[in-house]
Amino acid sequence: MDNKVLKVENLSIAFGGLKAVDNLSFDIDEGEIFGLIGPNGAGKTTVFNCITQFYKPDEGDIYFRTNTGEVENLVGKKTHEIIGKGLVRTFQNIELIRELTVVENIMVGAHVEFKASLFNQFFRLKKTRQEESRIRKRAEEILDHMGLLSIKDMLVAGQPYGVLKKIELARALMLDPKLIILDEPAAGLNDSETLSLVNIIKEIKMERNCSILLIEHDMKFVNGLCDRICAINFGKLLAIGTPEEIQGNEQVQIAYLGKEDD
Ligand SMILES: Nc1ncnc2c1ncn2[C@@H]1O[C@H](COP(=O)(O)OP(=O)(O)OP(=O)(O)O)[C@@H](O)[C@H]1O
Repeated sequence: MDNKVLKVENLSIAFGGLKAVDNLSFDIDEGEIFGLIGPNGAGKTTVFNCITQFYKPDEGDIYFRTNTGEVENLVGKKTHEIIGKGLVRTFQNIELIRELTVVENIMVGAHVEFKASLFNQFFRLKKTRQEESRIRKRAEEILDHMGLLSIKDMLVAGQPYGVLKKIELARALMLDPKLIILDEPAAGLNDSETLSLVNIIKEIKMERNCSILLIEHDMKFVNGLCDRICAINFGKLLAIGTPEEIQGNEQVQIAYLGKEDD
């Protein structure tokens, strides 16, 4: 695991007779932006769900270098336990609390364990003023970094989609993650929002010793951002390589880009 933050080994999971992920292995370097691509139904989301242990894999191991530097197998661990070890994810459907302000949503991120109890955690937090002010300061620093400080006291409800995506990412950063998993971060964004997100993700990589694993259909986004890409189809590995290598890979072109139809 030298220089690796995540090592997925021989991962398999089936639903009924369908092998959604089939003996898949890949690893992610510390500080790397790593993309997982594949056609619809290829198994990408299932891989994410296995890494976060939302699904229990049938076979395989998932080694993770935690925020204390130890390497642990995540298989069998609870999802909230994994978050505490420095692995956080964002969702395709943004999961923010619309009735709270931007900064309050970020502050909640410091205490995310179960989505269902976010409200409870937030209000309990208010009792400990000192802790609250430390967390608020940190939340504001992160918002400042993302160019969102001016809207910190506005409600999340009504914010443009691109801003919501940034807020969700800012919330993930509150946990000082070693690895952030992004589920289709560019989906629904216009060109300038996408560009802004690309720059933010690059900054996170540069400044935080943090790795990023993302699923994305927008190939321009993936190619412009990722250090390496893993392409899968029918749950199986097709190829791992740099964006150039993946673009030039015939198997990938046939499976993912539909080149055989050209
Ligand atoms: N909980 C589940 N129960 C049954 N089948 C599932 C479940 N989750 C995923 N699958 C199946 O596993 C396969 C892989 O699905 P998955 O959602 O991981 O693909 P994907 O690559 O993320 O697709 P997309 O790009 O469309 O989001 C699909 O055939 C899907 O129908």
